[in-house]
Amino acid sequence: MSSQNVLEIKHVKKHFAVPKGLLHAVDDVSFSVKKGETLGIVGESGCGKSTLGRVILRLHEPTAGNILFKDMDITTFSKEEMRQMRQHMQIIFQDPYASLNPRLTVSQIIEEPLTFFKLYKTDKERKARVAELMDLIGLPQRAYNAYPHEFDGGRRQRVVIARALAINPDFIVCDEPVSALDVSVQAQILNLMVDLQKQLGLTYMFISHDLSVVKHISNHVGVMYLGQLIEKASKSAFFKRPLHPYSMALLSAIPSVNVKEKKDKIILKGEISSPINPKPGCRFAPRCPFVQDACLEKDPEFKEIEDDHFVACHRVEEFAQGLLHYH
Ligand SMILES: Nc1ncnc2c1ncn2[C@@H]1O[C@H](COP(=O)(O)OP(=O)(O)OP(=O)(O)O)[C@@H](O)[C@H]1O
Repeated sequence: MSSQNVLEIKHVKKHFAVPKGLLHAVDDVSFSVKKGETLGIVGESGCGKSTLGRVILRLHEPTAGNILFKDMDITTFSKEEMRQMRQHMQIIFQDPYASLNPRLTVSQIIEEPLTFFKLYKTDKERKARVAELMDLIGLPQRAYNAYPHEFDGGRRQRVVIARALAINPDFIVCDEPVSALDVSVQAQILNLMVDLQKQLGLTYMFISHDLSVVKHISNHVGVMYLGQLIEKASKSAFFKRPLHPYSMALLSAIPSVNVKEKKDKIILKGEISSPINPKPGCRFAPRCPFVQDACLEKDPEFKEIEDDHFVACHRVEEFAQGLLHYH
């Protein structure tokens, strides 16, 4: 058993029945995350990032596949067992305005999960834990009795983080936690999350459509395209040498500070396929300039092409050997 893995998911699918057929929101995704890592998941809107995050916590039931949390297959857990499990796995959503109850004060919000999981015997112990958490996330004690609407987005997101951390989870799915915030506040929240990770030994799966944010916070990067994970690698390998043509296009779109490294932005032509009843073959094929017959016939295997570098592309060996390039 690979007990270093906090999370391991195997061939996970989530299909939604829609009027025109089956929408493959997550389609055969496998990966693992080790303790203390941050796996950043990037991809365009609608590629299945949020659905994947929710399926991992079983907020959506997976259509197929296995989800192992610390080597326990949680897909077999009952609803009650899963509720208890959420003490160890938490999720933080994008919109701190929507995810906080406006009728509760900040301290009541942070206290709620402590009461739910009955973690402290006395009122005094619980209150002391709330004070400790407010300190941890940098909120002054005088904010105790404030209501969320009195706070700006950054402070609200701090409250959301404190609430998620209250019960000492090991693993947190962070679903676009800074996307609704001003850029200056984004960096503060990201830095806070990194500090907390170091202090508390947390493991994150960090979902974002913004590759610069993922670059800032992650040590591993996964790219999704139309429900599938098409590349996963360490951050350094990914940013140095992406091996999937879609990842290359994504990377070319982030501005480089280094003028010498300046690359041309790759403009992808062609239509994004529909996630409803997808045809066999690579989902990226209709937009891929390197497409061949095999790409239209068969799903590419998601395979380890170099140590810890996984890619789903029929032509990955040619990319790895430097035989194929854009432009
Ligand atoms: N409850 C649902 N019923 C039907 N289809 C759904 C449902 N939830 C999501 N989808 C579809 O699943 C696909 C993936 O959506 P998802 O929200 O996971 O993508 P995303 O990458 O997180 O996008 P965004 O960044 O815009 O949130 C989309 O086509 C979406 O329309």
